[in-house]
This record gives sequence, C-alpha cells and structure tokens, in this order.
Amino acid sequence: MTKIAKTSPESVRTVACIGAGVIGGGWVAHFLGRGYQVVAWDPAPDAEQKLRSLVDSAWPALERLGLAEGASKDNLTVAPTLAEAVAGADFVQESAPERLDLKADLLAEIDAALPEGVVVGSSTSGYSMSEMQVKAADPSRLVVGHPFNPPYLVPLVEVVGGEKSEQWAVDWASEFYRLAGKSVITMDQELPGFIGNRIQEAAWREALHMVAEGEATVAQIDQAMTDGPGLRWAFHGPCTTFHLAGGEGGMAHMLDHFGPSLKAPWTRLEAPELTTELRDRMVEQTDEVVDGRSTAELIAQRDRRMIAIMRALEEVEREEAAERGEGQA
Ligand SMILES: NC(=O)C1=CN([C@@H]2O[C@H](COP(=O)(O)OP(=O)(O)OC[C@H]3O[C@@H](n4cnc5c(N)ncnc54)[C@H](O)[C@@H]3O)[C@@H](O)[C@H]2O)C=CC1
Ligand SMILES: C[N+](C)(C)CC(=O)CC(=O)[O-]
Repeated sequence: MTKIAKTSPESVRTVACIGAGVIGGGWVAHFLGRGYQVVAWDPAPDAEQKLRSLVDSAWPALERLGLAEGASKDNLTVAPTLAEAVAGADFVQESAPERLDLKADLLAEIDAALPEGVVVGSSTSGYSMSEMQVKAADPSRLVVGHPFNPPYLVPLVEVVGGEKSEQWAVDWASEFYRLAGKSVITMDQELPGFIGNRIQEAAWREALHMVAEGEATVAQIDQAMTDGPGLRWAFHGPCTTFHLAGGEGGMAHMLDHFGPSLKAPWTRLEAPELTTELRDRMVEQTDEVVDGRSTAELIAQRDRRMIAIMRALEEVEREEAAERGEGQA
C-alpha cells in the first residue's frame, strides 16, 4: 500500500540525526547551516561534547559558504534516547557504524519509534537498502542517502531505495536533499558502492596494488591525483575529461585511439571487453553530457576552472602560512 508522506519536503523543520560521528556530525552541521532544527542521538557517553566541537569547527566554513536565514548552532538539541530524537522529526538521517547487523536492527528501531509517513535516509557507504531494511515493520520509507565527507561541504548525495522501499520515499528524499542544498543523484537500481564509491574504490584498489608491490609511494599517488586528474575531475568528471583527450574527434577518437590500451597492464582490475556496443554507448552518453558544447568551449571552461581551483588552493595555502606566522608563502 502506498503511504502518504507526513509532510512535504518544503515543509521540513526538524531533522533527526542518528549516530553523530564523522558523518552524522557533518550532517548535523550541514542541516544547522541550512536553517533546520536538528535533534541528534548517539549512544557514546562523550557524543554530545564531540558533536558540539565538530559543529564549532565546521561553522566558519558554513559561514563562508553563507548561512540560511535563521541558521544557528543553538538549533541543535541532543536527545537522551533514540525514541525522543525521532518523535518530532520530519526526516531522519541514520549515520551509525558500517555494520550490517547493527544497521538492520537500528533501522527497525527507528521505524518503530517514528511517526508514519516520515522518511529515513541511511548514510551507508555500500550496503544495499534491500539488505538493511529486512527487520523494519515499515520498510517502504527507508532509503539510502549516501553522502561524501564532509557532508557540509561536498555536495553529492546518492539516493536509492531497496526492494521494499516505495518510489514516493525515494522521490521525497531526493527532493528534500535538493532543497537542503545537496547535489542529488537518484539511482534507478541498487549498485554495491553506488556510483561515487565504485569509481573512487577502483582508484583506491590500484593505489593499494601499487603500494603493496612497492611500485609507488603514498606521496607519489596523492601527488599524481591532486596535481593531475583530481584537478580536472572537480569539474568535468572522467568521461568528459577523456572526451577532450580525443581532441576534435572527442570520445569516439579517444576510444578508437586508446581503447586497446585497456588491455595493457596499466591496471590490476579486470578490464571490460571493449565491445562495439560499449564503445557506442560511451560515445552516445558522452555526447549527451557534452550537450552540444564545442571542444573549444569545453577547453576554455576546463582551463578557467582549473586555474580557479589552483588559485583558490594557493590563496588558502598563503592564508595558512600567514596563520602559522610564516609570512609571505
Ligand atoms: N567516514 C566517511 O568518510 C563516510 C562514512 N559514511 C557512512 O556513514 C556512517 C557513519 O560512519 P562514520 O561517521 O565514519 O563513523 P564514526 O565511527 O565516526 O561514527 C559512528 C557513530 O555512531 C555511533 N553509534 C554506535 N552505535 C550506534 C547505534 N547503535 N546507533 C546509533 N549510533 C551509534 C558511534 O558512537 C559513533 O559516534 C557509516 O554508515 C559509513 O559507511 C558515508 C560516507 C563517508
Ligand atoms: C571511505 N568511504 C568508503 C567511507 C568513503 C565514502 O563512502 C564516501 C567519501 O566520503 O569518499
């Protein structure tokens, strides 16, 4: 039976954050900065003190980004019990430790204490909601809302339901996160690691291969990313970046030119077969992303944005050096 949401995403006033560590605390800071009332709960004895100090340290960044009207650290309440934390919530963000048994029990407990029609988003990094919602009496309102660290700065949230989630809950959560200032990807199907983690875990696996084999150091790997592809990925992503690697021939030329190197020993991962279908799909989807922008236009955009990021990083490094009393950097 399709349930009715207790409130519209636009009318949300109070968000409950369950689990207040690195990610739960980051969510608390984000929601406070966007002007919501936040009620947090975490079973650790020192949780409140740690949470308030995380919010204090995040606040200057939130002020620089621009606080929503009415945003205040005073809008945070730490509840003594889970049931009290969720009783008046219009939305719940679960950020407990990444253990399947714990998540399944906790989501069932949240569901049992929560008013009908209130959606719950889980911060899980990789479990599917189908695995986690098995113990809940009403699994229809449980969805994944996977953030990136820190949630008060990195915009992306990946939203996906499980087998027993209902579409209204997925749509409701997607709209709520969007209104709360996030960049939302609503996924049509469950995928281990979602999209962002699947991509970065591939890079991570290669980094670990190289360190394990003594082929590269951690410093070299980090430098290779921050001074190389990482700069471009901040605005073009890996597909548009490689579209430009094909010059005027774009993605089609790049795949025809460099496709065979997928079989070269550059990676310890199994490379997919570069079938005609895969080639054509890549070209077609890249064309959609490029959306008619010319190579010259994309290059100009790439160069301006890359310089902007480099200047911004330099400015921050100068500020940090000055704060350390090192004068002109
Ligand atoms: N650390 C990261 O970079 C990211 C983590 N995540 C996800 O966020 C979730 C939380 O991870 P972190 O914040 O990194 O872990 P964390 O260890 O920093 O925080 C977990 C918090 O949950 C509390 N907790 C323990 N048992 C609990 C229970 N039964 N109910 C409620 N809270 C409980 C702990 O006291 C702790 O404060 C995980 O699902 C993780 O996969 C998602 C994106 C990034
Ligand atoms: C390390 N991690 C798998 C928990 C990372 C994430 O899930 C997302 C992120 O912040 O990179």
